[in-house]
Amino acid sequence: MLRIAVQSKGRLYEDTMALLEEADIKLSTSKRTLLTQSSNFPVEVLFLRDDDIPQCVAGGIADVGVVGENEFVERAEDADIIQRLGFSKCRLSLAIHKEVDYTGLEWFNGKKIATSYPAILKNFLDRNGIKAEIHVITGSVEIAPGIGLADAIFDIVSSGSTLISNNLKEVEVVMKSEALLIGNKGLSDEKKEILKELLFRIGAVKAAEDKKYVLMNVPADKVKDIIEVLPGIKSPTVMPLATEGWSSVHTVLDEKRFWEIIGKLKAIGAQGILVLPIEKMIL
Ligand SMILES: Nc1ncnc2c1ncn2[C@@H]1O[C@H](COP(=O)(O)OP(=O)(O)OP(=O)(O)O)[C@@H](O)[C@H]1O
Ligand SMILES: O=P(O)(O)OC[C@H]1O[C@H](OP(=O)(O)OP(=O)(O)O)[C@H](O)[C@@H]1O
Ligand SMILES: [Mg+2]
Repeated sequence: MLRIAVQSKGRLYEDTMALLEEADIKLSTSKRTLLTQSSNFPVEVLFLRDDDIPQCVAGGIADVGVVGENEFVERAEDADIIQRLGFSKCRLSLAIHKEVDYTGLEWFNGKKIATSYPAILKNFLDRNGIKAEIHVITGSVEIAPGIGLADAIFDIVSSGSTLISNNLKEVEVVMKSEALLIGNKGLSDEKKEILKELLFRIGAVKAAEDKKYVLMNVPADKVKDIIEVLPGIKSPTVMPLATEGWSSVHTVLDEKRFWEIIGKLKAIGAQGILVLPIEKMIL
């Protein structure tokens, strides 16, 4: 049995549970459950505050865990990064009052900075030779300058709207962060085998994430032109239709290039284009 630590509620919870579900790992959860076993895969999920996940994985209370890179770096616990998961993307930045004239990093000399990430901030300030006072608060960091608690903040920024609504501006990006799958350094061979299967499934889900399955009808004499604009995984599938002179072409398209390619397909003469989501992809 592999034990996975997952944030009990908050920004990481939903995407982590969705990933496990897409990997066909069935879990029954209710609000008060703190530990739950899967009914169809040898894993159990332990629900924790995200702050506690690095320590639990490093200490072997959990075998693996999903945690923000910011939290993992801040805690400096001895665990391995197994995989970057690509969700909960954000950055840790320094921000100051929007009307202050920012002159560069030296501005922070002698200032007081409020943050929930003192270790990362201290490391950054030391590396840059800045002497500032660090004031630790665990939440509502953005309010600190407005109530006279600090001159600046160091916190998570994503869209930037929290900064704007608190009259702050981002002046330095210190690190980028995303959700990580971290693992204990001393996993048994048996647990490594389960982890390998879990990673295989996660890989298949991730590979399919930005892809679409596309089917279209094409006049037989245009099939060659159509194939030229299709960047499928291998070559597309071409099948004759019941109506003579027409073929059906099936392929996989990258979502990012989707509209550009569909436009070209239509111009060449493709009709009845169907676009389907792909659940999993094993390459
Ligand atoms: N606005 C955001 N956009 C994207 N990712 C974010 C955002 N805010 C936080 N995150 C990421 O999600 C993680 C969890 O954020 P959350 O706000 O749920 O933490 P928390 O309040 O410390 O939760 P907990 O109660 O578990 O301690 C953060 O450590 C960060 O990696
Ligand atoms: O740049 P933005 O898109 O505004 O996101 C940044 C905000 O998101 C997070 O807080 P969250 O909304 O999770 O609330 P919390 O402070 O209660 O954790 C983070 O602590 C920032 O305050
Ligand atoms: Mg937390």
